[in-house]
Amino acid sequence: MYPRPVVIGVAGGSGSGKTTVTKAICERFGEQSIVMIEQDAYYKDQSDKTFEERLKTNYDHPLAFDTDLLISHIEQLLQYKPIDKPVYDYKIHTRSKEVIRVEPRHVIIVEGILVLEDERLRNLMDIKLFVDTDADIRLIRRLLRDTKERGRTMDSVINQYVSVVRPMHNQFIEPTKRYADIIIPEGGQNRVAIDLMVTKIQTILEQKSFL
Ligand SMILES: Nc1ncnc2c1ncn2[C@@H]1O[C@H](COP(=O)(O)OP(=O)(O)O)[C@@H](O)[C@H]1O
Ligand SMILES: O=c1ccn([C@@H]2O[C@H](COP(=O)(O)O)[C@@H](O)[C@H]2O)c(=O)[nH]1
Repeated sequence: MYPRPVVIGVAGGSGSGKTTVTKAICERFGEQSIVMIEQDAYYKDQSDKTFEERLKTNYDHPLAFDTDLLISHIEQLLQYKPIDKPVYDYKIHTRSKEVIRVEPRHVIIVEGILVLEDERLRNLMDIKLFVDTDADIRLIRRLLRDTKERGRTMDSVINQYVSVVRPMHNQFIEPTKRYADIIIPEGGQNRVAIDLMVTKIQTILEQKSFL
């Protein structure tokens, strides 16, 4: 029987570079050692609502997520059991009909805006990171990404940012920085932080005789 897998939480504001950092860490190990779980995959299913109703959802509030399902999936992976991870479609604001079969691995990285907000989630984590990027940079990155990749217009990104994303960030996301073991400035291109994390994970895996 293997020792318990290592769980790493990566939080930070929208556009801070969480996904970029997490992917950079994962690439250094390969699919056989690490599994990446995006909190966004656990947005509640909204297929019972019309598209117009879905536009009114607050996607930056803790209640937008099915956190019970996320926790139960992490617990299954901790027992080396596979999960069927939901797939979220940002363009239609709901889950798609598919799921992705995810096999258990020795390292589990849970990444998302509010992964440090729920105490039960925090208690499952061995290492907690917060990617800390200035608000103006986050907004610019989100504008570029959401217009290119998530089917949004510039007006809709700016309106959502001012009315929802910014206030929710200040109320729910920013305060979770205090739970972080490590704060990573700027995210994606922070090679030093990524190298440090890779070394740390390698050490843990060696201690657990995974490597
Ligand atoms: N250091 C960086 N410099 C420039 N662009 C970046 C950097 N880090 C991330 N990005 C880009 O910004 C956007 C948001 O980054 P992403 O990693 O998806 O952030 P998050 O997961 O925190 O929302 C993406 O399009 C990504 O390619
Ligand atoms: O249907 C949706 C679901 C989510 N969002 C926004 O996405 C971000 C979280 O994703 P990041 O990759 O961390 O940016 C969140 O701020 C939501 O506002 C959405 O707009 N629509």
